Parts: sequence; structure tokens; C-alpha cells
Amino acid sequence: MMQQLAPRDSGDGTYRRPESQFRGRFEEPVSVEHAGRYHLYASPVCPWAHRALIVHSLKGLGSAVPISLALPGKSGLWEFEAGRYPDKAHNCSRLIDVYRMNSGGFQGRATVPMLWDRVRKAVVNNESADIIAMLNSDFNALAENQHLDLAPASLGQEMDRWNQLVYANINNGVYRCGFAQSQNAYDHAVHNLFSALETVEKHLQCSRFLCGDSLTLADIRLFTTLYRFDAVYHILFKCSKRKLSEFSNLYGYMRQIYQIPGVSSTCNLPSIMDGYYGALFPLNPGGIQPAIPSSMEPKVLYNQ
Ligand SMILES: N[C@@H](CCC(=O)N[C@@H](CS)C(=O)NCC(=O)O)C(=O)O
Repeated sequence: MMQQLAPRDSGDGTYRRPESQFRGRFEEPVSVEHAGRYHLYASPVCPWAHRALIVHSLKGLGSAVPISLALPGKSGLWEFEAGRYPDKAHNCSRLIDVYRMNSGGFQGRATVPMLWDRVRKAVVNNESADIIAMLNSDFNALAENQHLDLAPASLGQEMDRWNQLVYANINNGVYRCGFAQSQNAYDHAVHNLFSALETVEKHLQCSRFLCGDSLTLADIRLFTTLYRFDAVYHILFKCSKRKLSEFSNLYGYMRQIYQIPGVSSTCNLPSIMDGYYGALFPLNPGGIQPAIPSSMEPKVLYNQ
């Protein structure tokens, strides 16, 4: 599994995330006739895929954009599970088999999330930042909540500024801590992670969300990392300076997003625990799962 989900190592021991290979965008919004044509492949384990599950849920895309979920399998690849988590589009047993059907060919890593076109048998896009933007704005004809705009143009620049800080130092930052291959690389990553968390903590003192009073895609991008922080990254990835629950504003912000209708149903802590502690073998050879911190119990997450 480490071979599949883990780092490309570079000379100085710093983790570098491979570039997403498919970055297609729609030229026009998807129309009603295309209900069921586009399929979202995701996993409840992965923070990047979780972004897409949240936007799909908040926009009310339901069966108009069907979802198939995969879990890390013993093969080291994303696998479907007959019964609970089948591949609803093609009945494949592994995600890589869907990627291999791609009409333009495929070489590389079969990652989640992935947006698939069943008609053309083609990967449209496998970059979560693009996929959530597309789910937000290109599927309105099929969305129950078509008026919900999680990326208003007026907030574009502010969102970009937060996305840059959050991606480099927090979303990818936790992986740079966990997958560092040298003390220097780890020290650098952990310093950047916690100074970025401090910056956001301070900002949230006088702002409900990152860009003011309304939830945007920038918040969803941050949330999926924060949700995994105390149960996984703090322990397994050595993001150990402080727990998220020790940052009062960030922890309250994470709980506030969790409580938005349509969000908590996308949060699957047992699968996250199984996935990270079971799949990243070199980081956790015995596969033992630590007890879930009390800060992550659902009844605590629902507290105001
Ligand atoms: N940049 C991508 C990253 C996606 C990604 O790395 N997904 C991981 C799971 S957390 C994956 O599928 N890894 C499998 C692999 O690399 O083979 C995105 O944001 O969509």
C-alpha cells in the first residue's frame, strides 16, 4: 500500500505529491439530458475525495451524478466491495480497471477523486480542486440546490489566497510531515503546518468562515484535513505539536462545518481509521488503531 498511496521521495527527503494527470473542464454547463452520464469515483478515507463528496451532498446532486466509493485494498490499490461499495458504473473490482478503460489511454496512478464520463468512457478530471469547482457551477441543471454558490466571483481572490496557504502548508502539509524521509524535511514541514494553523486560528477570531460569513469551497478544502487531524495526522503523521482541539477557533470552526446539514453524512471516521492505520503499512506495521480521541466523538462534534 505504501507504494500506492505514499510518497515519491526526492533527494532531500521532502515529500512531493505527483501532479494530477487529467484536468479536463466542460466547455458548457451539463444539461438535464446528461443526468447519470457523469460518475464520481471517491473514497470516504481520502481527504481530497471527501471534498468532492461534501460539495456533491451540499449541491444535492444525488443520483444525477452517481457516486461509487472505493476502499484501500490488500492489493495496494483502491478496490470496490460487492454489496457495500460496488462500482455502480462498470462493476469493476478495482478503480485502476476503470482508469484503464479511459478512451485516451492511461498510465500512472489511479487516484480518487475522479470524475468519469460514461458515454465517452473517459476520465474527465482527477484533481479535487477542479472537480469541486465543476460540481459547484457546471451541474446546476441537475442540482437540487442550484442556487447555492460555494465560489462566488466576488470572493475569488480571497479564496485563492487562502487556498494557497492551506494547500501548501496544511492539506499537503500534513503529508509532508507524515511522509518526510529526513529530520530536516520533517522539521520544516511541521513548522510550516503549525504556523499556517496559527494564522487561520487568528483569522477565525473575527471571521466565521475563511472568507466571511458564508461557507465557500476554500472552507471545504480546509475542513477535510481538519476533520482527520486529531484522529490521524496528529498521531500517525507526527503532526504532534498541538491537537486541533487545542486551537479553540479552528476546532469550533471544524465542528460548525460538520454540523451544516449534508456534511456529517459524508464523514466516515471508522473508514478513515481503517484506511490510514491499515493501509500505510510502513508507518504502522502492526495495523493497530489507536483509540479515537474524545474530541472526535460525534456527540462532541455536535456540541455548539
Ligand atoms: N491532487 C489530487 C490528489 C489525490 C490523491 O493523492 N489521492 C490519493 C488518496 S488520498 C490517492 O488516490 N492515491 C493513490 C495513488 O497515489 O496511487 C487531488 O487533490 O485530487
